[in-house]
Amino acid sequence: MVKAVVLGAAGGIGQPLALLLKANPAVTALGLYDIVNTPGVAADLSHISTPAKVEGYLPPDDGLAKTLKGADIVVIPAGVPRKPGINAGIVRDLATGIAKHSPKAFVLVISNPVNSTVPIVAEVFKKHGVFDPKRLFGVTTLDVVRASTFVGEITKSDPTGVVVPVVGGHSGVTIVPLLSQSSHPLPSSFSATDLDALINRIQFGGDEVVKAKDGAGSATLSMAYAGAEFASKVVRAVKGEQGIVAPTFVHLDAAAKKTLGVELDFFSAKVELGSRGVKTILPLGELTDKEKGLIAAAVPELKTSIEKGERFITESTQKL
Ligand SMILES: NC(=O)C1=CN([C@@H]2O[C@H](COP(=O)(O)OP(=O)(O)OC[C@H]3O[C@@H](n4cnc5c(N)ncnc54)[C@H](O)[C@@H]3O)[C@@H](O)[C@H]2O)C=CC1
Ligand SMILES: O=C([O-])CC(=O)C(=O)O
Repeated sequence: MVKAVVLGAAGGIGQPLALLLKANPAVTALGLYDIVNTPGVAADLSHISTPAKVEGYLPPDDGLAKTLKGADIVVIPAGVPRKPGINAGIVRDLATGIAKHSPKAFVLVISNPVNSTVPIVAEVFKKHGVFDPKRLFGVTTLDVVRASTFVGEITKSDPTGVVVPVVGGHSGVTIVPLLSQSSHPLPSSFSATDLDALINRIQFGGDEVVKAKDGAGSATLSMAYAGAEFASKVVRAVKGEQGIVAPTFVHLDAAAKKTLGVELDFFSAKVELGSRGVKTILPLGELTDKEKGLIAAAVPELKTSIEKGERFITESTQKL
């Protein structure tokens, strides 16, 4: 039995993500929460002939508590795209709800900026005494999905089989694709300029979509796919499947900092997932000088974003 919950379920990401979770036969219950439209989205999805029982709630009458009751996995795409500052409070309030109503759930944060919203969730959980770093994940899978797609195009391969680790964080230069570790090596004709262009395309893939949507938002469908992929990996690992590895933005303890060689509280690393969430944070592996330079460039921005998120909670006088 797996109950999955989507917070922000009526949004551009939330709706297709809820659809993909409803289509996942391992999901037996699906709870949907948003400040608008969730009863309609839930009614619509409930007609799909897969096992998950769907319920949708709005804020009145303890809707958040009802949605979260019994949740095993909570995915958060709530918020506003590309409006800095607003999502911090939204994520803080939803994290408070999770701390109170489903503190044992695996929590997957999609809401941007991931480099700050994940530390926000961690600080809220700490305040409530329920922080388990093994169960909190920032979803950076879209960067991995984009890297696979673009490398698939270049190497003329089916992108579903292309594996490219992407580490660091989820915004601009904090996104570090480890192309030297791609399952499908780049052709020998690929020049340094080509490599720079590919790295840039992966790091700023979000801008490509924002520009093409021309005022109608940011990536939603590819993000829903990526979010459902990562959620599915967590569910499979929790059910006992071994050897599932995915990059995700997680909390680093002293040992993990040493393994990765970064002095940061959070980092997107290759993580082996297990029945209790994070099983092992894997080393970065052999890096080219170029990749070492990309990591060095990512660290200061990551540090600032992480500290910003942490301070948003620790220096806030508001009662949670
Ligand atoms: N991690 C990643 O790779 C990516 C993250 N994102 C981020 O995901 C977030 C959502 O993006 P979209 O779905 O396109 O936005 P959207 O505006 O289409 O949907 C957001 C939904 O959140 C809901 N919401 C707002 N406040 C809420 C609250 N307090 N409680 C529950 N629901 C609430 C809204 O009503 C709306 O339905 C944004 O922050 C965006 O930047 C987007 C793409 C990729
Ligand atoms: O760029 C954005 O605003 C949304 C996002 O995180 C992405 O597409 O990777």
